[in-house]
Amino acid sequence: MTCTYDSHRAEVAARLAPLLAHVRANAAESLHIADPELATRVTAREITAHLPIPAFTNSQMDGYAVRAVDLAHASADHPVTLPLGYAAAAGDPQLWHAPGSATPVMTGAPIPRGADTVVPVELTVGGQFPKLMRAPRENASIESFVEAATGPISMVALQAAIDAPAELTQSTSQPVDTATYQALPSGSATFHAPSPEGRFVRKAGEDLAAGAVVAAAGAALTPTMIGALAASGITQVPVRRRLRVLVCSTGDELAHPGESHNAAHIPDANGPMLAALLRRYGAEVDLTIVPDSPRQLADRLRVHAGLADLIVTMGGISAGAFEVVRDALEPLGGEFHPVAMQPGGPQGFASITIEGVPDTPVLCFPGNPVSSFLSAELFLAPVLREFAGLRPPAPRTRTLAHDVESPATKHQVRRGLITPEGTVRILPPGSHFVHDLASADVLVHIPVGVSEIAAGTPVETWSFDV
Ligand SMILES: Nc1nc2c(c(=O)[nH]1)N[C@H]1C(S)=C(S)[C@@H](COP(=O)(O)OP(=O)(O)OC[C@H]3O[C@@H](n4cnc5c(N)ncnc54)[C@H](O)[C@@H]3O)O[C@H]1N2
Ligand code: MOO
Repeated sequence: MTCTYDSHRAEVAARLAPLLAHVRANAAESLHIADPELATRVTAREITAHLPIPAFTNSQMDGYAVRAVDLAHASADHPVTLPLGYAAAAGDPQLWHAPGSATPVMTGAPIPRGADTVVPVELTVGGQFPKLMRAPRENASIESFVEAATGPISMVALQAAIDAPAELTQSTSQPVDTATYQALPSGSATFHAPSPEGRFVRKAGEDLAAGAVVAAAGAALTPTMIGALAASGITQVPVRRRLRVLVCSTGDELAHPGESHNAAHIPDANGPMLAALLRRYGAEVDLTIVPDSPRQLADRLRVHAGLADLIVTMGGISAGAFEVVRDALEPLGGEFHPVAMQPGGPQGFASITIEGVPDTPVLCFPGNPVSSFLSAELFLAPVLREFAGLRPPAPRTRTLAHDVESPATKHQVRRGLITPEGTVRILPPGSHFVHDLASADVLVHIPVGVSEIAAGTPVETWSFDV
């Protein structure tokens, strides 16, 4: 029975569904957030934020944190000058803010308690910071800080300010008292406009609240998703393990890489090509080459069945007298049928059963290199992409640079080059043109029933340069 391109694609997905469900349900690993592997994985379950994003309320600008009320009447004619508090940079602990003062804050520094708006430094008179005094860090002693200070410092007021910031900020309606002024470094900033409450203040959790979902189950760990997870305080990421695929090239004509070969031998092109493709889609791949011996092939597949989730064979399935894959797998229940497509016409399925492990599905692809590649790209890759949380490719419409003919009984998948004018030039159809495949930019599907397409006709082109 001949299948259609669409029905075969659906059947591959249906046959692999139980395997994917099993791996989804059973096989989670944990990777560190900085692990280079992470970017090729998918979350194993929903992940919620440990920290809010932003982690704390902080300044969006280098400038002065103030109370909006203190600048409510500032104007060009009536500028308001406020004494400076200690300066805070990103990484400093949160400071207290004395009402009626201006606290220099750098981008990313915590908004000091009691301040509610930030004025960028360039919007103040003079446009630049004067010499600032940075607040003592948690690990710096008050004494060393005082030694470095130039302004009049009251040790008692400074210590009180550091020990009891809440008390100071709660009295926001109170004028600055003498002791507090004594604790402030010297200097002032002059403002000529009001600054509305909340301006240039990045609120804790305004991007994402703590406990909220950062990543759904099955989400691709894209660079941006890794960034969001890191920002939300996640250090270990639960990920699905990779699908393990055995890629098996078959044929007496195949030489192992590096092996000397006689005139009848060819290098194994399909194995490395499919391994590279499937790895791009997140699979862990083992390669093997088996000669045209059905017994050896059956033995090899049984050995790997416990280790691999999926086996892909190439070659040995068409109408020849010595079809190793057919001969090995038909006795084990393998089914082989033609698909009305070109390349990729001969296709097969099998399943290897060994005790104690779930059955291992086998996809049997034809041996011609373009046929093997397109079988993997068009039938297996959609399933792997979905498992890896990757987006399916989207087509782009371009016009044909020339007339194209196609057998009306077959769904043809042609390789195309994009011309400098943006049209598409179709390459020859032969399924042995592996170099043409490597130089192609796009695939063009010509469905069953179409035997000719005229130059200038718009066609869908599919990028496959994964
Ligand atoms: N009488 C018929 N002959 C063929 C038919 C048909 O319908 N009737 N179909 C043709 C089509 S279409 C294809 S595709 C091939 C598929 O044949 P197999 O899957 O049995 O593949 P092989 O015969 O083993 O190999 C085909 C071709 O590809 C080369 N090959 C195989 N493996 C590799 C590899 N790993 N690296 C590089 N090249 C490889 C192999 O040497 C052959 O030249 O059958 C047609 N014949
Ligand atoms: O259909 Mo075969 O896969 O052309 O070469």
